[in-house]
Amino acid sequence: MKTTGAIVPQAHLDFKNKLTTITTSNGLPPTPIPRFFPDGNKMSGIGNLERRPREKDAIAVRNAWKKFGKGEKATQILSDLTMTVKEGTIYTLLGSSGCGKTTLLSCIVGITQLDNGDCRIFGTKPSTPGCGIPGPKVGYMPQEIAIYGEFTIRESMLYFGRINGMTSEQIEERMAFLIKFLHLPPSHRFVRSLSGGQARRVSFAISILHQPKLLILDEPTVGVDPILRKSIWSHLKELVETGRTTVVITTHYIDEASEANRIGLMRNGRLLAEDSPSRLLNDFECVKLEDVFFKLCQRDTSPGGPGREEPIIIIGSDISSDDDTTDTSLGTVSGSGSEDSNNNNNIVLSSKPSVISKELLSSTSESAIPITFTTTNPVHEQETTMSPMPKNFDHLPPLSPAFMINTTSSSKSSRNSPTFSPPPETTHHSNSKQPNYPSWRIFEDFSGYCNRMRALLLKNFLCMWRNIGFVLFIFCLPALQAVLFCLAIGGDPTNLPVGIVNLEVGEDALCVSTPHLPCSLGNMSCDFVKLLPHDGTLSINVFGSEDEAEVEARKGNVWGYIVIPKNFSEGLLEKGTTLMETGGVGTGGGASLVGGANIKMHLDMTSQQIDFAIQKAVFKTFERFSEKIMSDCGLNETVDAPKSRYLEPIYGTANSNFREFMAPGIILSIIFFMSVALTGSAFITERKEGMLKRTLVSGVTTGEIITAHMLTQYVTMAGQTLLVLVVMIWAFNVTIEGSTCLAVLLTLAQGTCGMAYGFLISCVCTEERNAIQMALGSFYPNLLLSGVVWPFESMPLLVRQMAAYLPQTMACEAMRSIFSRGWAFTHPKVWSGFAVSIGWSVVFWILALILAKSKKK
Ligand SMILES: Nc1ncnc2c1ncn2[C@@H]1O[C@H](COP(=O)(O)OP(=O)(O)OP(=O)(O)O)[C@@H](O)[C@H]1O
Repeated sequence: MKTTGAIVPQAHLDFKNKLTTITTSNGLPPTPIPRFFPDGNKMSGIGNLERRPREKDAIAVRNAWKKFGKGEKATQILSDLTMTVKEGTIYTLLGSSGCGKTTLLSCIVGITQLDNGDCRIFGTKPSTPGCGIPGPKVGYMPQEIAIYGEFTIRESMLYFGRINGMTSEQIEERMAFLIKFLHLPPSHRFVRSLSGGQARRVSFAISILHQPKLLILDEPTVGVDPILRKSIWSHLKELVETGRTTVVITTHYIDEASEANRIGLMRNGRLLAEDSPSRLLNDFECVKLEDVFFKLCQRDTSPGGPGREEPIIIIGSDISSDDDTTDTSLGTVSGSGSEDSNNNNNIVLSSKPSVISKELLSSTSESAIPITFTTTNPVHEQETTMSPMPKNFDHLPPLSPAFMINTTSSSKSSRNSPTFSPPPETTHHSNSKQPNYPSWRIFEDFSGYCNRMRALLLKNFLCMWRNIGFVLFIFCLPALQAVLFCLAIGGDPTNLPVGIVNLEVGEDALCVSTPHLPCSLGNMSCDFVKLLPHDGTLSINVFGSEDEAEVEARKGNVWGYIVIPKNFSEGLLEKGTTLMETGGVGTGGGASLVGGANIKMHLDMTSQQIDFAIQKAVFKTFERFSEKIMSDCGLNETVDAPKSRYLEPIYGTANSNFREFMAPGIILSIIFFMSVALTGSAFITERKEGMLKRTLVSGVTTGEIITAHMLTQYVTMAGQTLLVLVVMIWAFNVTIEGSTCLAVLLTLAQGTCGMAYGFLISCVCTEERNAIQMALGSFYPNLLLSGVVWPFESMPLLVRQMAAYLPQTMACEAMRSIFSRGWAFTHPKVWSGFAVSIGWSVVFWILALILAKSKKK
């Protein structure tokens, strides 16, 4: 008889955890069979797990229920699953894709919560104080490679070693051993340059780097060549033999499962069977585990399968070291199993699961089925009278389900319906919810906290350094955007083509050949025309008639045209004289002539800004022209026409432009949305590639990850803010009347708000593209409603009332007040900008954490 040699002698001593249930088809509720303990105690109900910690169980999952989603869309993933993994053994979880293996492992390592049921790791619930899981007690290899591609093998090991509390020396020592042992490439090789198999081996090496007590490997051999698979398995066996590590490994490959001490055959969120490979093969009289699984599946899906009014016996079995007859040549077994297997009158709990046939059950009252339990351990041998059980499967009707193991009292629905539903919250499981991840862990071990923070920060900065080109681009991007903004927005339009029809001088509209005589009748329009393009706003095109000019304007060749009437000079002089006689008041006398002084403008009004620019240029020209004529004709001394005059501005400059209005809001918007993008994408990428999960399983808290990200992000943000300000102030003369420091702090507050929003987005979206859509979807409403591009006061009252409380509205006004008015923090408009930024940050963080927590559930 061959043995795997990997079975731990103590394993068979423990049979306290038998959870035995018989269910019948007679419509009665399932009757839990009491658990039997070596000391003769009978205990039933899951509550006993609380009172009797079972040291020999590395993992004890009892009646686990887990679903994803809510209401009708909810998908039941784990349905009343019970599983036991003994310390110092290899347990293979075998099941088809999507049956819930990864979900189960996530619950075991404490990063997902069960809806119902109980999970104990080394006697304590995951995520409880002192459990060490998540934490250094567990080594976890997710399905994904889950290593940073831009790191070398050495840097990857340093990172994961540090967060698991190892010193640099310990890591170097272990690394040297693992590189040799697992035939890894040299430690300076970058992970992204490794082949798939090499990367998988590195990932495996990382999971065992800190020699964890419990090793959880999620499909470590997928896509791995047979030689590497063998070497992984031989190493696992060595770990179990030498280090007393407990290994749980999931796989799709049935052949390699036979290498384990115990196999759990999983289907649709339940364990169909759980036992050593040899016993499974013996009991099912198969030569291959594949056939066992096939038989189980067939029974499970048959019309009379579990949950279809068929009798089911659910009996716990245990590991025994004495009958491991597994032939390690993948999937076949030599020997006949334990002696007990020949004893048809007894069910030997510690050696094999047993079967109760439909016929037998129907002939026996469910509560009175006598079963004999015999332990193979001489020390604890005891007997309880029960009925003899036929072991032979031939006794079963074809496709009859009669075999499930290691499950306790399932809810009726779990068997009677293909859609499993968990028991109500008020059942005996209701108090078994795992506690939330304890935030006090931060203070529990300060040096551990410092180690983890150091590792996280080093990792973040190393990631930045490895992507230095990209990082520099990210640093400069806001400044680049600011440059583009300053170049494109707020300047005055120039060289606008405008037509002129000068009816006073005819063809020579620009008076090129007309002699200029000051204050002379007949050519005063020449002074006006010559002044028109003085500031470069207008580019004058001459037309002979109004009709000709209109045609060109309608074609879009000019923005409009100006018409100077034929008797322009006479009208002007008449007007000037009248003003002089009336002391500047004017009486309206000589109406026809005065009317002749009026020039006409006919404009294309489709662009408000261009229209304003043309009107402003024409009015300014006319003002200068009037002053010149008055001076030439000696009228300026006597005429003091009523005027409105602008005094020195209270705030801002007399010639302020739109850029000055927009710049403060634009700075905040750029930094805000850069933070959203960087934070959102960082978390989504880490989660998708499995790094986040792996880091969390190593015991790093969400709070620590966020803190490290924020510190890294602040460095980036500070650089970005300073660059933007430098560009705006020095290159584009944007002035800051108030404190630059206050402006920087407000920008950082907005960046923090952006980070929080980015984190929220990363919690809502699983894919980058969805995150981008969400960020873009909020970018424009925010930009438009926050008063960044247009005065907030121009919005309808209702919109204003809503927009006032957006994350950037008050901050934008505060920034403008600091920039243009020089107000200090004490001014309500300034501190309210800070308050709203901080308030929204808190709201976003809270929402994100609630969402993250609900996803963990
Ligand atoms: N967060 C989630 N939200 C919704 N459904 C989920 C989630 N995680 C897993 N599932 C679903 O739960 C089911 C079980 O997934 P799980 O990853 O546990 O299966 P698995 O047995 O590990 O599959 P595989 O062997 O292919 O990795 C799948 O149908 C999957 O789509």
